[in-house]
Amino acid sequence: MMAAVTGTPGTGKSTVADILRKRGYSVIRQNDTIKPYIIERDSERDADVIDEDKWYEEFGKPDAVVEGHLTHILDADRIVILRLRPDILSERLKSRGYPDEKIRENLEAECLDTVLIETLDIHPEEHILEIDCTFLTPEETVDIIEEFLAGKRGYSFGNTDWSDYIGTLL
Ligand SMILES: Nc1ncnc2c1ncn2[C@@H]1O[C@H](COP(=O)(O)OP(=O)(O)O)[C@@H](O)[C@H]1O
Repeated sequence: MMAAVTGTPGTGKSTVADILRKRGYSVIRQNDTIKPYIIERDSERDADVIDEDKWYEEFGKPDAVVEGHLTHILDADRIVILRLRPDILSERLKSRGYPDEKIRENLEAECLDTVLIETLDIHPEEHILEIDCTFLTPEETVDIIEEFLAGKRGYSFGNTDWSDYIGTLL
């Protein structure tokens, strides 16, 4: 089975992926795979632009957990979306030293459920689990992911509403 762990940058994906690897899962990081597919550097957004179609085609369907903020576009059997309350996300992104515009863009994406909307456009609802990590430890998040991947927890999404935080972006 191929499972994607996605979410806005800063929500905790790579922390969770480290724990999954320690628990025996085969983990592939998006950032270790995209280099050959970088088309250009978007200096304004401080981000690489990749040829997503080619990346998707050549990625295939490994039996692994794939971690990264674009992994929901891959042909995964399960998609786990990590969510985080925008005020906490803001602090995490600031402490990473992201430029203000990049912080704003990521907070807007989190407030507007961008990753969930993109995921619903591609994948069946039954394959999607959204987790609000705001009050969870990384280990608790991983426990939930393991239950979902083992079929012991049903699909679930749409339970977060960060729309109140949109005003804080202006
Ligand atoms: N559940 C959590 N509680 C507190 N801090 C966390 C949690 N998950 C991640 N962090 C911290 O938040 C920061 C961003 O996490 P990271 O896993 O790098 O996010 P992502 O891979 O989604 O960009 C890191 O400093 C990490 O230690």
